[in-house]
Amino acid sequence: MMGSGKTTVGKILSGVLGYSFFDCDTLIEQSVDGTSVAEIFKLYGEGFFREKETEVLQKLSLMRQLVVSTGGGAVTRPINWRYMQKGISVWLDVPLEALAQRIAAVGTDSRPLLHQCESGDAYTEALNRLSTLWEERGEAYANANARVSLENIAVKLGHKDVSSLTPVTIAIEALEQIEGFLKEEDDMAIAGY
Ligand SMILES: Nc1ncnc2c1ncn2[C@@H]1O[C@H](COP(=O)(O)OP(=O)(O)OP(=O)(O)O)[C@@H](O)[C@H]1O
Ligand SMILES: O=C(O)C1=C[C@@H](O)[C@@H](O)[C@H](O)C1
Ligand SMILES: [Mg+2]
Repeated sequence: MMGSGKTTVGKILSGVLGYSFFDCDTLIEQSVDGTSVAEIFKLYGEGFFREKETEVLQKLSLMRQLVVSTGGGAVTRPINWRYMQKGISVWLDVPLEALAQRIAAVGTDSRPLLHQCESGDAYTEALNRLSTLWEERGEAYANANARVSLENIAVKLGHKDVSSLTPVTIAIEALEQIEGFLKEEDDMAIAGY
């Protein structure tokens, strides 16, 4: 989801793995002559943005040794999964309240689907919009190969809530979940599935 830490955690993972890092939103912006995501939505609409997103994912799916931070909405188009399945997909599962807190702190200028129109409280508005998006696409995130639940990490490490979990802690959990996924794949192959 937007603000879940895909860019922050993805950069850490790419550093640890010695892989290249790519951010889909940045590549889409480059493919439209440097037009920002917010401007692309305004000028050409969401459908055009989604087409560009699929093109970018297709190109990235042909590459090796890279970490990709996808756009939060990439999960909504089945064709995107065909490309994402060329690699290992990781779902950063962050409670909506924590997402709303982060987004309220940085603003919604670069996130057109959350852009604040009313003059209400930024946290409440972000939470309402995130909740609507979650209802529409929450299930789609579960298609990912590995899930990194901040709530589960907090329980495991004895933190009171998820807000004190650092990006490095989250990246370590991502590596553990990826390892678990790869082990399951190996076990299935050995068992002949
Ligand atoms: N573990 C964390 N704890 C607190 N703040 C964080 C954490 N990870 C990221 N942030 C902050 O949350 C905001 C969103 O992070 P980031 O840009 O990495 O998310 P994203 O999933 O890439 O968002 P987008 O979908 O908009 O590209 C940033 O301001 C970042 O500094
Ligand atoms: O969740 C979404 O649908 C989006 C997330 C961002 O990363 C951008 O890809 C864009 O703002 C749409
Ligand atoms: Mg990002």
